[in-house]
Amino acid sequence: MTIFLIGFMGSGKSTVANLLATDFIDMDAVIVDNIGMPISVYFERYGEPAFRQVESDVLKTLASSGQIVSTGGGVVSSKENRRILSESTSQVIYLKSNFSDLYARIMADKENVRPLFLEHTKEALEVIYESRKALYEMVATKTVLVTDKCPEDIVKEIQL
Ligand SMILES: Nc1ncnc2c1ncn2[C@@H]1O[C@H](COP(=O)(O)OP(=O)(O)O)[C@@H](O)[C@H]1O
Ligand SMILES: O=C(O)C1=C[C@@H](OP(=O)(O)O)[C@@H](O)[C@H](O)C1
Ligand SMILES: [Mg+2]
Repeated sequence: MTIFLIGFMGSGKSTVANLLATDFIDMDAVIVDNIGMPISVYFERYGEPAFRQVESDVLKTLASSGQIVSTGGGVVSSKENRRILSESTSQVIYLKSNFSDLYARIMADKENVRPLFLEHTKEALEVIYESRKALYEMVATKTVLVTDKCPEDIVKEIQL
């Protein structure tokens, strides 16, 4: 069975997926392989809609992978992607947190500078967070609150 991890940027999807299975698939890494450049460069050159198209194409190839898949935070933005996540027999695990904790992590993460962080003020990013919250809930088969929890404890909760 495919297990998708969903949630806003900084919620720990990539970190937790890596602990769940070393052969996990990170959608962003697959996208980077396909586009041949960092996501931030692709955003700058071709814009967000082009990125979303690539993201959807990659999601389609992964629905029946049977792997642990960490998605990008924006995967739920499109109705088509939400349909793929909801209709597949996959488990969809939502790593949920509050905006201020997520923002602090995104800001501190110098190894992965997210284009949406560069393009938006904190207030504008919070608007995006608010608009996506209900979408994560909509497709999730399980929600794990990640606030104040270390990755290992989150893994334990997922495996319960
Ligand atoms: N449970 C956690 N507690 C503290 N820091 C975390 C936790 N999970 C992830 N992080 C840190 O937060 C940042 C974003 O994590 P990442 O796994 O890339 O999130 P995502 O893939 O959801 O954007 C990284 O610097 C990571 O080390
Ligand atoms: O929330 C988003 O729209 C994005 C989240 C990123 O992934 P993470 O959620 O793993 O940071 C990455 O896909 C891209 O920068 C866009
Ligand atoms: Mg990630």
